[in-house]
Amino acid sequence: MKIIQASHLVKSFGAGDEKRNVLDDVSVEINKGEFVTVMGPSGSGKSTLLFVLSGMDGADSGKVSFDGKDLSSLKDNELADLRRTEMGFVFQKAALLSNLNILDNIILPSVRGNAKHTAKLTERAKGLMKKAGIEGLEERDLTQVSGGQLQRAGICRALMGNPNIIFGDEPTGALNSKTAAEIMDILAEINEDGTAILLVTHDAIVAAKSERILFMLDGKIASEMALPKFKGERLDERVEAVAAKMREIGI
Ligand SMILES: Nc1ncnc2c1ncn2[C@@H]1O[C@H](COP(=O)(O)OP(=O)(O)OP(=O)(O)O)[C@@H](O)[C@H]1O
Repeated sequence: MKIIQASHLVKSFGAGDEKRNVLDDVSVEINKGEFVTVMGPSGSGKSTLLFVLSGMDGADSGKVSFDGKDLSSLKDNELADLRRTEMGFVFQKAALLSNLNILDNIILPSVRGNAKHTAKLTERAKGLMKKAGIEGLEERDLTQVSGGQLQRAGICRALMGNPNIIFGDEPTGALNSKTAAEIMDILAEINEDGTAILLVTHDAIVAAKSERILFMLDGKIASEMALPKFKGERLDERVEAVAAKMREIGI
């Protein structure tokens, strides 16, 4: 069962001599509940792929099906609904609003058009905060919490709609290694509960915790690597295997 089926995606930026394909005939499938990471050098098209697969940006050609729905056939409001109800997004910086406290930041995207359910949403947000290890920080301003706590809040916000997939662009990129590992543990738990995860990362340790790594080079998926589901053991060996693969393909 696939959550994403994308075929022959092409996307270019620039014009004339400057024009280049940032996605150059990329086809990729993500299974329901799968944990996939995307690696590759800076500028190889990783973020662009994430944006196109999540419908945040369109491709010049090619097709993306999300749970069987062709994204290009959806109207803007249908696409927005799909993103709100089926997808969660986590970025390097949590991009929370500085004039709201942590709790309000988490529930805000869900409250829109749904104001009469605020009490229920607050309850859900508090449950997620507990799971993410930030209970008690509801009333704090953004300046009163750490970077790791902000990222946990960002994950809670992404989970509010109970998505079937989480897209992450370097969600641990701005964190120290201990906090990054804690955030990865939370994402692994979410994945255990059946949510697919697609993460862009430069970090071999992050990639080593996934089930499949897509290596991008110059707008193409140059190689893939499958790994057994990570159960918390042999991480060093997995990281070394990822590093060896990266050396082999010249990343
Ligand atoms: N909106 C845009 N307009 C013009 N060029 C763009 C745009 N977005 C991305 N690009 C270019 O497309 C290429 C791929 O960008 P992308 O962000 O997908 O790469 P990436 O692999 O995620 O890189 P990084 O690891 O540095 O984040 C880059 O050369 C970038 O400059």
